[in-house]
Amino acid sequence: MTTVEQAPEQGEERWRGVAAEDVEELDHATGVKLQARSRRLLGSLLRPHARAAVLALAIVVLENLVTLAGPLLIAAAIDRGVPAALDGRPEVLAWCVGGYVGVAFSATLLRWSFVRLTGRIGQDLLLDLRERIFRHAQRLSVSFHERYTSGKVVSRLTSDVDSLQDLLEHGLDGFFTSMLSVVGISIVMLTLDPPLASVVLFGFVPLLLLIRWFRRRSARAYRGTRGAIAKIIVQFVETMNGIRAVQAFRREKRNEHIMGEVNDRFRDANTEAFSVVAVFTSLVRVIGNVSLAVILAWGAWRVAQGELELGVLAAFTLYVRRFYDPFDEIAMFANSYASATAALEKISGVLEERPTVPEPEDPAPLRDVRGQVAFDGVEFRYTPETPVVLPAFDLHVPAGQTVALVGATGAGKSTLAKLVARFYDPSAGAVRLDGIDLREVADTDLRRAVVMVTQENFLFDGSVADNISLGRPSATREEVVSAARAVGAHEFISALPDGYDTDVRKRGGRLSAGQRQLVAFARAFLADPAVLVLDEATSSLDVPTERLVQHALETVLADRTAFIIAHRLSTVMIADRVLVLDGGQVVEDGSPEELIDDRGRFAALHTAWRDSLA
Ligand SMILES: Nc1ncnc2c1ncn2[C@@H]1O[C@H](COP(=O)(O)OP(=O)(O)OP(=O)(O)O)[C@@H](O)[C@H]1O
Repeated sequence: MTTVEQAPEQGEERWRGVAAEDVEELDHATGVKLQARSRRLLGSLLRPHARAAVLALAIVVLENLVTLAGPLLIAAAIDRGVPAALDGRPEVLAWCVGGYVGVAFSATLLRWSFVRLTGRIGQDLLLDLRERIFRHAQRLSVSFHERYTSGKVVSRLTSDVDSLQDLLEHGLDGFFTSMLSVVGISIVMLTLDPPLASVVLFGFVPLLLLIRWFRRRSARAYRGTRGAIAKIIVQFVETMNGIRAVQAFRREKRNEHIMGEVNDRFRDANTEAFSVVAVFTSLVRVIGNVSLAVILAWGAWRVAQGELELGVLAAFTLYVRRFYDPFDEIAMFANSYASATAALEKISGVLEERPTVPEPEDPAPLRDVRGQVAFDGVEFRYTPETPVVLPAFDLHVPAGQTVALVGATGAGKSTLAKLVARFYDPSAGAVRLDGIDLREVADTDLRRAVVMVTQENFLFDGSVADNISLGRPSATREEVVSAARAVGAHEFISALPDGYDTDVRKRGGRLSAGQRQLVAFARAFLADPAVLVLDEATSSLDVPTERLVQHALETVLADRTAFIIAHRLSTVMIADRVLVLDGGQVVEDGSPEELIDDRGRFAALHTAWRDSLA
């Protein structure tokens, strides 16, 4: 499959993956599809915990049944226990009190086990989700990350997972307890006194309408909050990642302005969500208080008529309170539910994204790689919307050849290099290694055979040795040291405070540009790939370091095929072959000496380079 073939089909597929993420108003059909997708994700997360979840449900049902018995025991104590005690038979009252204590104790025990169990399920589920997001995001193709930015991935992994956590930890518990108590209380009230119960149940009609209104409004508000918090995180991560440029170009004020705007949007979206809760909870109170007033008035009148026992009226007033109180809880649940579904919608979008450079299902075996690379009729564009970068590219590079890529900026050098390392797949044609289409090569084989050293010489937090052994994680310390020796990095590493165990700090901040390059070369040397793709750093080095790096480069290039995006004359001159690119096409191809004799573009470039050094 190719990048272009992978593009979403127009129309019905437009909601797939992260496509609908920033759409403010979703059409109904898309909304339904996204909800179904979120439910599928939640279902797959819950499935391994199905038994525990059923047990938790059983516990919460039992707890509610037990709690319901409380007011009934009070009613029995007032109507039966007290008169019996006055008659000299205190045991009835003692039974009621004893029963009440028993109920309270069991309810506590059940609550304890429920919270423990749901806490465990919730944490396991969140762990699983965080792992899935990280694993998946890490495997998604470079082209996805170029579009999506790291800030968004961070917000999926943090704030979106947090809102699901909030739902699992507080929302679900509150919701189940509340629903059960509403249902349970309705049944008890109907059994105790149907006429009074019907007053409460009548209040249900406006309540249901209110709930419907609330759900719709809060879902919309929370979709807004998820989008807004993601923007805050994106802004934050990007500012901090580019902090040097931010300070160098005095971009602080502008960034503060942008941050202020997205922050305002987040506050507004949240304020809207809370104002919906405010309206909802107050109206529920009004309905509850009106019902209570009617019950008190009508109930008292019926007690006076001798139609109703006083204890029943007392129990009823307690039940009515308990009946309406959970609606606050339900409102909070609906809020966390809306927030969590909006989060799930976004997370499931990322999880649904398929790599644009997928692993082959049935990979071709790649053994004893020689390192012959071929571009056969390759056409390439980054996205279906952007122009073609390589229109029709054919190139055959025999094993062991060092190819220097030169050309003006935007000529397509990096693109060519990225295709060799399969960061992208061609839109048409094929890139082959030893005659095998890269799309048929298993990822691990490919990464072993082709290594790319980028300009940034990315070093990870950790020791120098860790960073070198990234090239071959199974390497021993001796092998790491001998790789460093081979590229001439051993001397400076040994001079560091802790030698090979020195922490390079964030992104290798402790090392100089030249040192970082040498570590990157040692890493590539240790990896010993058949094909090396190297984007030479543009930053200029001082003369001794440059010499050191040049020498290291020759060592690294020996006995393997190499593509170098060359920025230094000295590098180009050690190449076997120079390709001059222009507009995604090879305009000159030959050894450096031949091209200089040809007096073409390379010759001019060579003269300019030489003059700049003079
Ligand atoms: N991720 C991308 N998405 C879309 N277009 C891109 C992307 N990367 C590069 N391009 C475009 O592809 C063309 C070739 O870019 P490429 O980076 O290969 O040039 P280059 O020769 O390596 O340039 P430089 O010397 O400046 O690094 C340019 O027109 C560029 O705008």
